[in-house]
Amino acid sequence: MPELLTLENVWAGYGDAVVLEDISLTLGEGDSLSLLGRNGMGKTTLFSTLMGAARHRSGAIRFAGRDLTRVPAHARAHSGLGWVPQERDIFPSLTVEENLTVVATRGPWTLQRVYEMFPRLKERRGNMGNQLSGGEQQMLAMGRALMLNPRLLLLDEPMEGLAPLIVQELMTIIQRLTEDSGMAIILVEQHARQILPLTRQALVLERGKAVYRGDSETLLNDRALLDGWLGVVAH
Ligand SMILES: Nc1ncnc2c1ncn2[C@@H]1O[C@H](COP(=O)(O)OP(=O)(O)OP(=O)(O)O)[C@@H](O)[C@H]1O
Repeated sequence: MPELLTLENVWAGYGDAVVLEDISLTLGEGDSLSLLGRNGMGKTTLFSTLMGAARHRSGAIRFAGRDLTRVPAHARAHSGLGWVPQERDIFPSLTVEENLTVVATRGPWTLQRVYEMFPRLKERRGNMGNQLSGGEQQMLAMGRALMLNPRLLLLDEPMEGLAPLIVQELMTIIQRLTEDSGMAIILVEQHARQILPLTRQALVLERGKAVYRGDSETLLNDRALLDGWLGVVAH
């Protein structure tokens, strides 16, 4: 698997506050990683650091062969990073189809392929962003990130607050994306047991430090590790 993203001893935070301490990880092309940890442990800050929204203090970040810290924040989405933030941030006064086409870039993810992955979005193509249910908004946010044809997709708690049936639908979609899209994925979720089977690697953050870095399966099968770091959210 050729290397796509490498972090070496990265420290980052906001202003003078340090949130992430000495984080290292390596992700290959098409690879997948569960980013786990209880609330406030630094998961979103890791995404913000990659997107240039948090303050990178030290350590190397290489993405697709480039020093990412030298790429301005506004250019990172077009350098191959697709971010689906927790707030979803879809355009409320554009239709579903406009939300998708407004960001489209050339590549394997076309409107047609996104509609194949999310048939609900096709059904709702003429609806405004603000007329969608929470699950549909999540699908739209994911579809919009795919239209950027990223090499790495960052998903921040995509299942949060959604009804069990929609969660199931999204899990199936995420599984298809991790298994055969060729795109790398980092997935933040509270429910470790649900998402670990979908990814190859896992990283657990505890107060901004990595306390587990290894394969997902080992973590999934180690109840003591899961309970120790993730407590009730592991279930
Ligand atoms: N914009 C910000 N400015 C200053 N501090 C922040 C900012 N965003 C987050 N923090 C702080 O950084 C720490 C880590 O927060 P972060 O959102 O990365 O955690 P998280 O693991 O993603 O948690 P959650 O599951 O609640 O989203 C917290 O102490 C939080 O208060």
